[in-house]
Amino acid sequence: MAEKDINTRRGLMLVMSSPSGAGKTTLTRRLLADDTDVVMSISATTRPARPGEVNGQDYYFVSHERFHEMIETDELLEHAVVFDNRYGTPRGPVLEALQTGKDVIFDIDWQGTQQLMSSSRAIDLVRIFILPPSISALEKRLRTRGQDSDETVRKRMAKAESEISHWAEYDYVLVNDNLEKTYEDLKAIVRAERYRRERRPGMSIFVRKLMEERSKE
Ligand SMILES: Nc1nc2c(ncn2[C@@H]2O[C@H](COP(=O)(O)OP(=O)(O)O)[C@@H](O)[C@H]2O)c(=O)[nH]1
Ligand SMILES: Nc1ncnc2c1ncn2[C@@H]1O[C@H](COP(=O)(O)OP(=O)(O)O)[C@@H](O)[C@H]1O
Repeated sequence: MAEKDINTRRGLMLVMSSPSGAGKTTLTRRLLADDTDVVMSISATTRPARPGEVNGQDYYFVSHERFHEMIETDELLEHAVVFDNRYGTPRGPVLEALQTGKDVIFDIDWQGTQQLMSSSRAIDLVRIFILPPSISALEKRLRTRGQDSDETVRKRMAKAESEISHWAEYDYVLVNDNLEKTYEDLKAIVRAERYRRERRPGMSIFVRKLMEERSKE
């Protein structure tokens, strides 16, 4: 049997959540750069772009009116309010990517994760939670990222505790102290999850052929 058939598998929905500043974006970008089988789900948001952020690449930056329209026309797979802004996952690109066997990575909060759990096939989801090594490290990271005002940093820190309280709703928890180690752990999770039996429809055909071969001996 051709290699391709054995290796055919369903795409993963890789969900990454963390308190703001723990390192989701950094880890996600690295994985996307290294692994061509992974594509990003680009969210729509009403939050203004930060310096350096590109529309259509980091987010689709949309008006409140357009966001409302996206909800009304059922264009979003999930949506939530975070830090006074609206965020949502456009449905079309995700379904398209999964159908072509790509893994899709989502940088979404716990509310979105819960919605994906009920609206998608639970078996497709791999939920990963990123924790900072300490609260002081989290604050330092938010400040050194240097893209948010003091007030925004304060808001994000105030929200950290409630985000962290959802850690037990995830399949994997990584403490992002050493970035290299965390990234290696993330890659190991993705690699192992791709081998799960439920995600490998081609395998049953392969095994049947193995058995047929055996019975011919
Ligand atoms: N539910 C949901 N949350 C999202 C979505 N996009 C981003 N978020 C979450 O919104 C929060 C704020 O994101 P952002 O403003 O980019 O700041 P960040 O925390 O520094 O990444 C983060 O917890 C993201 O995971 C989305 O499409 N849906
Ligand atoms: N392990 C780490 N050690 C030190 N700094 C880190 C680590 N991981 C990420 N950072 C830095 O922390 C800041 C916040 O990371 P980011 O990926 O933007 O977090 P999030 O997407 O979770 O808000 C960035 O400046 C990033 O370079």
